[in-house]
Amino acid sequence: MKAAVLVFPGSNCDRDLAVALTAAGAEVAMVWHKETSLPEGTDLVAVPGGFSYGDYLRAGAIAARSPVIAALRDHAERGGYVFGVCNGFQILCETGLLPGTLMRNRDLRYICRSVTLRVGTADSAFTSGWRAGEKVSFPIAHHDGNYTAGPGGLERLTGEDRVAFRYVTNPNGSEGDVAGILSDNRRILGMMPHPERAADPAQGGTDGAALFRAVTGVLAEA
Ligand SMILES: NC(=O)CC[C@H](N)C(=O)O
Repeated sequence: MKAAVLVFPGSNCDRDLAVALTAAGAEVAMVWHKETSLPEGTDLVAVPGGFSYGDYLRAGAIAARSPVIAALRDHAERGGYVFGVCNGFQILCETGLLPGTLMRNRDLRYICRSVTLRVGTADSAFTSGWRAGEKVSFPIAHHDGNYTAGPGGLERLTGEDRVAFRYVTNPNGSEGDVAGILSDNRRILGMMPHPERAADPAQGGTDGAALFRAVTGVLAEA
């Protein structure tokens, strides 16, 4: 199964994501944002966390206009899998591949700590290793994690069972305690918490490994 990790100026979780994907059995290529195509046979595009373009304008807004985004869009439109973490989630919202916006945290502070999440749905390649309602613990590290889906958006996401993760204790004001969402075809996941920072015992937690195992397993069989 082949994964491409996009790298933007200011990405800082790209290596972590590559390590977690590799440990789960993926063959990983790093793809600089100036590229206009993805490696042949890419199954999954992973958009990493960090501070692309210093979060200027609005987190993810400038990266969403990078050359590689046209190739990402083509991949998604062909039904390809995409996974965005933190700044990657912000970028996916800014491209319109996922609905909604990530605004400044409710308390206007950067938050860096582990949080407990509830798995919202097991019905996706990413979350199929869990049962809905199960609790997992991942680190968060962001100042713009306050998700809003816009008018009627949360009702739609909830009604279509597209909330992938919810915060047990809401750290940032996110609407409906949303920590991660799926696209309407369930093949794109965006989430603010970092499963790649909880994927090895040396990181202090391994809950995230189940996500990488699940998605690489599904795609290896596809
Ligand atoms: N670790 C991350 O990707 C978080 C950075 C992000 N741009 C923010 O809201 O702070």
